[in-house]
Amino acid sequence: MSLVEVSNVTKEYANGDETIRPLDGVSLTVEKGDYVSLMGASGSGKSTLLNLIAGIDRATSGNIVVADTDITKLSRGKLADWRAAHIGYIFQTHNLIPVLTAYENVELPLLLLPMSPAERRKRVEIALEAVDLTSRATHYPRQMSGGQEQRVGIARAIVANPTVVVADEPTGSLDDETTEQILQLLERVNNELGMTLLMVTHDAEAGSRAKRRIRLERSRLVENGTAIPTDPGQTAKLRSA
Ligand SMILES: Nc1ncnc2c1ncn2[C@@H]1O[C@H](COP(=O)(O)OP(=O)(O)OP(=O)(O)O)[C@@H](O)[C@H]1O
Repeated sequence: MSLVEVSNVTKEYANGDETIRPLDGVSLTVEKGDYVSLMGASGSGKSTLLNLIAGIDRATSGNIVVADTDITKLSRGKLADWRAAHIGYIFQTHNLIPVLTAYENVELPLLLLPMSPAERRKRVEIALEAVDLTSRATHYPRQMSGGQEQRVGIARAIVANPTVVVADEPTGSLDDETTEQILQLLERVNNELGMTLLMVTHDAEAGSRAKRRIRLERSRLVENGTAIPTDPGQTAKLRSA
């Protein structure tokens, strides 16, 4: 079984009398250790798909199984607990809490998990080390550059050793040089820490750095120019062919 199995998922939003359907029967499998970029026109539903896989939003129909749990079947409360344990989220504008230090921002997701203070400390130190910010642990976000803030955001996303790291436009507000640093860091997170990464991006260069590149076109998924079939069984057959 794949790490992530999105099967025949549709998402509709009501917009007055109109129904918007950014995802129409999409299926996707992601293996452990994959690095997948998700591209497509503005409004095509990239963030919607990311948020469904991250358990932030709910599908209108279809199933999403992540590490053997069908998250479409979880209650609201159970889904929140599941998210805390399994998903690391990297935002476009890092969303750090300004009154907390880098260390405290990274520690935050661990406070939602059952863990001893000693274990928490160890994990925060490892995550800050991974993004090369040990020397900035006591700094507040306002004392850091945009790139450093995003690195804290990445440390916060990986600190709980999540099943999947999702990133929504992680380089969207950075200059070219800082974008390159963040893309290299994401590659290390994938290659060296072995984390599974799903990244939404507008930036063709950023998207091309992923191991797999998927596009959302007219509410359907396309990989390497070929539509991904709605039936995930067909996808598996295609991938093993
Ligand atoms: N909560 C919501 N309520 C109503 N419509 C929504 C909601 N969230 C998203 N939409 C609509 O669904 C469609 C897909 O939105 P989504 O944000 O997933 O697209 P996107 O590809 O990530 O766009 P962008 O690249 O501009 O961020 C858009 O038409 C958007 O307006």
